[in-house]
This record gives sequence, structure tokens and C-alpha cells, in this order.
Amino acid sequence: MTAKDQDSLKEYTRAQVEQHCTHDDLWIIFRGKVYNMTPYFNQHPGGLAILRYAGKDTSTVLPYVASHGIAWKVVEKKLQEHLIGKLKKT
Ligand code: HEM
Repeated sequence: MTAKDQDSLKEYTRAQVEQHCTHDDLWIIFRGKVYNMTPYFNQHPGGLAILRYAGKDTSTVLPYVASHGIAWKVVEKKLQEHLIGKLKKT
């Protein structure tokens, strides 16, 4: 992603992201970016566990799930596919 692409990303506050906290409306934050993971909910190999962080910041969690470490390239690809914006700096 270029610097220009970064600039054009829509901004969301943490409070806005927190509203999207269910299996059929599931956003997450990872390292300052916002992802709509709703379409991925049924595909997540770790099943319902993803719901624990629905609407929340996963920056200190995602890389430390053992299975994610093994499949990190897949995790990165899935994040990229579901990117919707960036976190608004408050
Ligand atoms: C962007 C993609 C993904 C996201 C956002 C995501 C998110 C999460 C979250 C939030 C958790 C819960 C962590 C916790 O409670 O500490 C989790 C657990 C897990 N994820 Fe993922 N995940 C992704 C991709 C994957 C992939 C590709 C795999 C396949 C290897 C995977 C396998 C697992 C497993 C096995 C668990 C643990 C399940 C459990 O504790 O019962 N995830 N994931």
C-alpha cells in the first residue's frame, strides 16, 4: 500500500469500531487499520474464537495465536482482503 492509498483510507474511531461486534457485523482493528471481517466469520479456521475480539483491537493478540504464526501469510492476505479503513487518531 502506497502512502497515497493510506491517506485515502476512511477513518473510524474506536467507538465506531466497537459497534460492529457480532457474528454478522464483525469489525476488528489491527495495527491502526480497520477490517470488516464479517464475510470471513464462517471461514475462520479457529471458529468462534474470532468473536472474542469482535469490535476490538487485536494488535496484541493476532500474531500470538499459535496457529496464526504457522499461517501468517494467510492471515496477512485475509486482512488485506477485508481492509475498510484506518483508526482515527484522537
Ligand atoms: C485475518 C484473519 C484472521 C483473524 C482476524 C483471526 C482472528 C482470531 C482471533 C481474534 C482469535 C481469538 C484469539 C484469542 O482468543 O486469544 C483467533 C483464534 C484462532 N485462530 Fe484466527 N484469525 C484469522 C485467521 C486465521 C487462520 C488463517 C487460521 C488458520 C490457521 C486461524 C486459526 C485460529 C485458531 C486455531 C485459533 C484458536 C481457536 C481457539 O482458541 O479456540 N485463524 N483468530
